[in-house]
Amino acid sequence: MRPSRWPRPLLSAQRPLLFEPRPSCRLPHCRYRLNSTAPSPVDTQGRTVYYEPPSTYLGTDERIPFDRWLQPGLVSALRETFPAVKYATKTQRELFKAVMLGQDVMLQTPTGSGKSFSLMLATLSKEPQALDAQNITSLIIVPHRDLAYQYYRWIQRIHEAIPEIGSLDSVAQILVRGASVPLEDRLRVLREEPPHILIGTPQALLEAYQSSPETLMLDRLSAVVVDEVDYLLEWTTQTRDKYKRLKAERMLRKHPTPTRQLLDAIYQPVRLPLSGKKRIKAEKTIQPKPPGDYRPQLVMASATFRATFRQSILGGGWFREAGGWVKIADNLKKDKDIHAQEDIRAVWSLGGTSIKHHVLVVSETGKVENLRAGETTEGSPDAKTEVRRVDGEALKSTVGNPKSDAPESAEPHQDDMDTDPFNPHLLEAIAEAFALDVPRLALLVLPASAPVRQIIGELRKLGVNAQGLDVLEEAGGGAYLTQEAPEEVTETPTLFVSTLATTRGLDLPSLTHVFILGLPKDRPGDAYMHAGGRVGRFGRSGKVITVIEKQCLITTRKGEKRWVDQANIIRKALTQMGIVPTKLSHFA
Ligand SMILES: Nc1ncnc2c1ncn2[C@@H]1O[C@H](COP(=O)(O)OP(=O)(O)OP(=O)(O)O)[C@@H](O)[C@H]1O
Repeated sequence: MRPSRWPRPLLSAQRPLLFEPRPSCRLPHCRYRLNSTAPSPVDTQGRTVYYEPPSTYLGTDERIPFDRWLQPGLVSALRETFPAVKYATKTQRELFKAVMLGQDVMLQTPTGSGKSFSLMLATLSKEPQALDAQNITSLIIVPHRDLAYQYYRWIQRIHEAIPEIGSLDSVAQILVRGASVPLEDRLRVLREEPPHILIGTPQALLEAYQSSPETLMLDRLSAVVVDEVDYLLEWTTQTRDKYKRLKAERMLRKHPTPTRQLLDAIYQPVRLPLSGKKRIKAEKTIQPKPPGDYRPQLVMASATFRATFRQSILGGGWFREAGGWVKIADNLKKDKDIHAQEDIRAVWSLGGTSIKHHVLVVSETGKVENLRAGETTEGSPDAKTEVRRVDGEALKSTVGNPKSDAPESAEPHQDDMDTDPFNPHLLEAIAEAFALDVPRLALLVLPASAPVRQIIGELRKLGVNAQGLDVLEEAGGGAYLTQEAPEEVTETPTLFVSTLATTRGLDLPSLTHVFILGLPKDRPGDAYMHAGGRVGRFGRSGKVITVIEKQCLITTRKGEKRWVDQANIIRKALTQMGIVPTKLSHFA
């Protein structure tokens, strides 16, 4: 492991690393000189751009010590292994306190503000139910394998400083699908040495539970943590249409996701029939669980933990009754007082003191232009009209209607809006922006269904050092999980390629750029925040560059072909998030 060279001096005294001149663009057809930029380290809004955290950044104005709520041994190991982590943030302090007091928690702070890190510390500090028992103390459920390994790597690093607490297997183990060790062998290790913390993906945990319920000892857990919860639990949106809502709730009950099944197995909630006479009868007969009944503490976390989602999951029956759980968030308003439009503002979900946002619009002929706020794109006679039939007849759409109440309607609802990831012009635009702007490490987030390997191949043909993101491999990202400061601008920067499903929650501190290819279909605002949130972590800055096709042909669920003006859709989505895209130099 490379020794950390962070914190580094404040960048204002010198040119930011990002803007180091580089000899030439590696793309054969590229017409730009790389060293022609030399922009100031101040962004368009006059804020200083930090590509490494300023040494003064603590995440809080207060100097909050870690040792008030965490175990002293852990605090000294933290000091030794993460010297940059000096003080806790206010929300971290609240979380530690709640976990140690055994309260249920809903945690929402922006991306990169230290949620997962503090959950790791809190669970390490959490005591088991019975001190002499051989139990798993905490279960951490995460959406994908790489996030499980990130938790594991953090714990491994801390464990190196305090090996006397026991073997690493007794401190933490991982249960994910597709691991090289077969499930049976993983279960055997779990039985022989139950870890203090078990980290796993819902599918793998459910498989393990179904094949050997006694191994997981779900009834003896002290705490259950669900990270990136709004990705793992589906929910019903607030709709005035009672029948639609009931239908959606029935579907949830009929087809529960693995996370829902696990939570049901742990908490065994009493669920009343959804409606009708049976419900009225059940309401009269079912007794609430006695207050003394044991249940593990439940912590759910996400940067996009919307008020509507919180309200919906309270109906899941996993949380303690009102008053038994706490909300820890920057927005401490009561959920009922949070307006939908306020809830989707980037300020509540997207971290970073100074992330810059750019949108590159690529025409059919390959012309690349910056999208500028407040402009209607050429060929779109009416900014309110985003969807046009192939025959040219304009259709009014309520996409991104800022007057609408529901947060979901603030985001484009399209039928099947697929950006063609193989569109050579899009890939060329990414390759060009990458070659011109990225000093060492960037991430490309593809639509969920995109063939990652083929796109890596295409990008390599364009001269980009593209790699699949796989933190199990050092070269695939593993080395970057704990690398807090890069040494220098490299001659061959790396572009990791992944999809949103496998990047949520990941912390690659030296990442400076995120490229997003196309608009995600499902809740694009949240997807944008999670993809963009891979930069600007804990005081750092970064750039989010979205690359879209100017006009995109979609197939609706009814099978009709329609042209979609993606530029207007993304402009409105950004406006509602409170994000102002700025010009990326080098492009018109
Ligand atoms: N108190 C602290 N002081 C300094 N650095 C911290 C502190 N807490 C966390 N960090 C660092 O901040 C970075 C981001 O942490 P983490 O991944 O936990 O954020 P997050 O809020 O979970 O992000 P996301 O919402 O994207 O999952 C990590 O590199 C971590 O080491």
